[in-house]
Amino acid sequence: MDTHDVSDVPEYLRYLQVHKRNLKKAQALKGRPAKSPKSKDEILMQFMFRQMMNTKAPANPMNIRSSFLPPAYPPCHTPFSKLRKVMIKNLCLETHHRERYLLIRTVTPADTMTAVMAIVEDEDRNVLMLQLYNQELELSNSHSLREGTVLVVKEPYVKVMADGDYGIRVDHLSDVWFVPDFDELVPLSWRERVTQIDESASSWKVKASEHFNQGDYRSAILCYSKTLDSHPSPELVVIAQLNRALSFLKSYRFDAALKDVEHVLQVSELSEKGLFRKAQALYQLQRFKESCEVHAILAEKYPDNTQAAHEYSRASARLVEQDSGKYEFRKMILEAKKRRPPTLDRATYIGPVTIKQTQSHGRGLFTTETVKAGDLLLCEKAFAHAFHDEDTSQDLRLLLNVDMDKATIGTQAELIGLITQKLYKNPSMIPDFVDLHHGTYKSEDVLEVDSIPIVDTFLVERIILLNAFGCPLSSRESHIGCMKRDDDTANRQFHSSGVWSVASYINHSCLSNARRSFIGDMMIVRASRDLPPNTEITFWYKSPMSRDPKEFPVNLQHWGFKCDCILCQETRSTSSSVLSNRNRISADLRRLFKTSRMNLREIEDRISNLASIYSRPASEVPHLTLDMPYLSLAAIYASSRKQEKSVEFGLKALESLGFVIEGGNLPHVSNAPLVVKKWGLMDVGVVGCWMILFFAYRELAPTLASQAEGYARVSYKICVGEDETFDKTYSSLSDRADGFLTTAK
Ligand SMILES: C[S@@+](CC[C@H](N)C(=O)[O-])C[C@H]1O[C@@H](n2cnc3c(N)ncnc32)[C@H](O)[C@@H]1O
Repeated sequence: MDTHDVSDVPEYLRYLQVHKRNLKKAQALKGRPAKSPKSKDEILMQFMFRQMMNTKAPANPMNIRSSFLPPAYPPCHTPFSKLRKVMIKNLCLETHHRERYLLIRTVTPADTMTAVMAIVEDEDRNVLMLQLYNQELELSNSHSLREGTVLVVKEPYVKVMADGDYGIRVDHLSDVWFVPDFDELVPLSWRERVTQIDESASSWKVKASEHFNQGDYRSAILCYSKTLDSHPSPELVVIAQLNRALSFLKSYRFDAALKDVEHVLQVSELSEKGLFRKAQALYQLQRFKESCEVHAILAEKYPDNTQAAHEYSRASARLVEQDSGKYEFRKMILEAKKRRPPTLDRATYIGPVTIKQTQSHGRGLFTTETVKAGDLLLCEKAFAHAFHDEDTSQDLRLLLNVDMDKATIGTQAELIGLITQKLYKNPSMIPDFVDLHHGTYKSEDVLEVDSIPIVDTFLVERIILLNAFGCPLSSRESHIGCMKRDDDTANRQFHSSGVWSVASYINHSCLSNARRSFIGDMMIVRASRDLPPNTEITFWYKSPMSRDPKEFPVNLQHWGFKCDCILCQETRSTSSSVLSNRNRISADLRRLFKTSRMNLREIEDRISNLASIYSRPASEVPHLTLDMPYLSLAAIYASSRKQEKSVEFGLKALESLGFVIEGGNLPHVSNAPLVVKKWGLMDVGVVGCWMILFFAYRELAPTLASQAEGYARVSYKICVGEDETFDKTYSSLSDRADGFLTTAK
């Protein structure tokens, strides 16, 4: 949804085809020995040279870094005790060596490109390239993949890489295990220390603290675990668990941190550190109510703990947001502008909605009570958000998926890494995440093996493909951009992307009744119409509002369905001659609006001609070719101060979008108010349209002016998520007919 899909762009399509051909050629080598024709020295030298030159991935049409997803394969589900060791010399190309494991160690430093790569050797000293995908964050610090790191790769898969060399490719996080120096699996000849180390619990604790102080939390956790396994005193158990909990918190493993502090609190109910770390873990798991409950105990028992008091107020603020949906939106916009990435410390609010089964398109989101246009349905924090800063020269990534014939530019590859890591580190989140729609992809229902969580990278990828949203830094910023450039907002494609789990249950309809907007990593969903209880909420996966008639009905093949809303039905049942007549007049109108000496008479004639081709009223089936021409006319008449005409065409623009409005026509004889009886499709131009009406009514029917402005505010709120910034974006002081402030930023 609004991601930059380039699967149909010829140059990328060709690139995808080249990859598929390479894959086919590589698969023809399946089963051949994975022994490289190059000597060990050559492989090492080539790797070091490449690292020195920092060579990028093969060039593609736009010189964007490309990542390539191989055909999906499952992670290893076999317990380690049942795997048998295999040596490099026995590996075969393009083969998943099921029920085998490889014991290797790195003999070069790591190089990070689209994967973390290093040359590895086995005990026979044979070498191969190793490529670890989705591990970047984990391995980006200097502690993790230094030379000499010992690893186990479960069920290794050797592939022929793009340059013809061979490499072990690991896509699933649980398929690689970083073996600590002290583990008995490490051959003696590979051990760093030959001297016997002191195996007492206290010496392990000393080692753990050293690692912790160096920021090497992975090693610290291993040594605290050794402390706990080495018959520690009861006091040392508590210390090791508290410290390990802190190391878990520092490495984003909140489930494990919580487990440790809960053990501590069983022994020492009022441990200050135990309570504090528990409150922190709960906060990070977004369990704000429980976090506040723990903070309340801390505040009572340790009133001098200022850090805890600060964290208590933070957790309380989240709880208010979570329960009430009250947010400081203006502050959030400022924060999103400043922070990189624009990750906001805010809670998710789930409004009057619930997930239910629909009759024909899986699960959907439904209202639980009556809501009004503009009401907040959701304000959701992203499960994961990958930001691309358009203002910097940060690399863009092209993700090629040969299974699905898909090519996307943006941050989807990064999103796969972020999500697999988050789930791997916090397995309590796996069940809800993997329940998201994943089409026909089948994965095994195994949550953990050897107490290690199993996350199927390809399942995550498929969920991202069908549920991720492309997003701007903020919808207000994108709204301003569209208004300034007079863009076609229908073709929005963003390079930043994210997954919002509850919003993922919202199905598509061209005749949608809700709209999403973004501030940083928060998605805001508001009703765009008045809705009775038990109504299915829908928004656009792709907007039907394109100015290009060929773009309608919208192509939703990516998600595997055709929309059957009344708009799409009407288009399908209309004869091709009528459709081409509509398109021809629309094209004429676009041309007429562009001429320097516009003939408004002629334009009006063409518009009525176009309107007459529709057989059903716009209140039933919106007339999507008419809103822009009407709106343009309204703005032109407003600029030449022909206010009656601007009201006439402003109202027609709204009516063509399906609005039913009472009390707006001129002359305004009665005292009847301006009422929207039925809301229509909410496009960006609707805000300006209401402002045109506001200006005109101010002169001709003053009692209606504030009502029109009120509708402009609600429309703005639906489009950008909030109305706190309305007055900084639209104003009666603007020199534009639609009140938009060209100085807005
Ligand atoms: C993001 S998910 C939406 C939630 C999904 N219905 C579920 O059960 O989890 C997208 C998928 O929902 C289905 N879907 C969404 N809108 C639809 C529509 N208007 N008609 C039919 N299927 C639709 C398609 O299968 C699509 O790939």
